[in-house]
Amino acid sequence: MRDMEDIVLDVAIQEAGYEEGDVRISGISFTVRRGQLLGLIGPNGAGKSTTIKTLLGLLKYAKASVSIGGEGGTYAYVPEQPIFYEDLTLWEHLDLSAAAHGLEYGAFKEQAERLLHLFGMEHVRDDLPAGFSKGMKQKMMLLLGFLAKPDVYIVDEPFIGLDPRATKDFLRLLDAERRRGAGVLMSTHVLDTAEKICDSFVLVSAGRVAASGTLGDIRAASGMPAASLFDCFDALA
Ligand SMILES: Nc1ncnc2c1ncn2[C@@H]1O[C@H](COP(=O)(O)OP(=O)(O)OP(=O)(O)O)[C@@H](O)[C@H]1O
Repeated sequence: MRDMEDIVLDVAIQEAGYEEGDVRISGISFTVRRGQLLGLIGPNGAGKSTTIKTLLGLLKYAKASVSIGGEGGTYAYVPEQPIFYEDLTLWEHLDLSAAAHGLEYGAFKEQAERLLHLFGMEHVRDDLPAGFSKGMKQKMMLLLGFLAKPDVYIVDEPFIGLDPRATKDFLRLLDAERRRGAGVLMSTHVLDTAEKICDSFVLVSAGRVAASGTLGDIRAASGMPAASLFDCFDALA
C-alpha cells in the first residue's frame, strides 16, 4: 500500500488534442512519486505542453485518467509563459496565491519574504509585473509555485529565462521541496541539466512515448550504453 501512497501524480492519456477528435498525443502514461523529479523531454512540437495541458484538464478533447496529488492532494503549475494580473503588484500576487492555498498570514509573510530575498526580487515587490523582464516574470511564477508548498510541482521549461544564479537558487529550492516529499514533473529542452537532476525521463516524440525510465533505460532504448542524454535524445526522437 505504501507504494501507492507514494504516487503524487498518476497520468494515463489514451489520446488528447485541441478539438474534438483531434489527436495530438496518444498512449502517454507515467507516474511521479514523492521526492521524484521526472523529466518530460522531446523535440519542438512533440507534445510536451499538450501532455501538461491534458493533465491540468485544459484541453477540449482528452481521453485520459489523471490523479494529481492523490486524495486531497495539491499541485502547483509553473507555466512557461507567465500569467499574471495587470493591476496587481508582485506582493499582491503572492498574497492572492497564499489566500487561495489557505496559508495563514504570518506564515505567508515569512515565506514570501524569504523567497523574495532568495530570488533577489525584494526591490520590486510593490511593482506591477507588466514592467518586469522575462526572467523576472519567470521568477515570479516560481515564487508563486514555491509559496504553495504542494504535493506535486508541474513545471514547464523553467530554465530558458533564468540567469545562472537564479537557476542555482531554483534547483536548490526544488531539492529542498523534494526532500520534503514533493514530486516534480518538469518539461525542458536543457538536456545537460536534465541529465544531472532528473531521476527518470519520459521522452515524447511525435505525440507518443519514444522511451522512458532512468538514464540507463533511455541508453538501453537508444542502443548506446554510455551516451549522454543529449545523444540518446538525438537517436530516439
Ligand atoms: N493551441 C493549439 N491549438 C492547436 N494545436 C496545437 C496547439 N498547441 C500545440 N498544438 C499542436 O500540438 C502538437 C504538440 O505541440 P506541443 O506544444 O505540445 O509541443 P511541445 O513538445 O511542447 O513543443 P515545444 O518544445 O516547441 O514547446 C503540435 O503539432 C502543435 O502544432
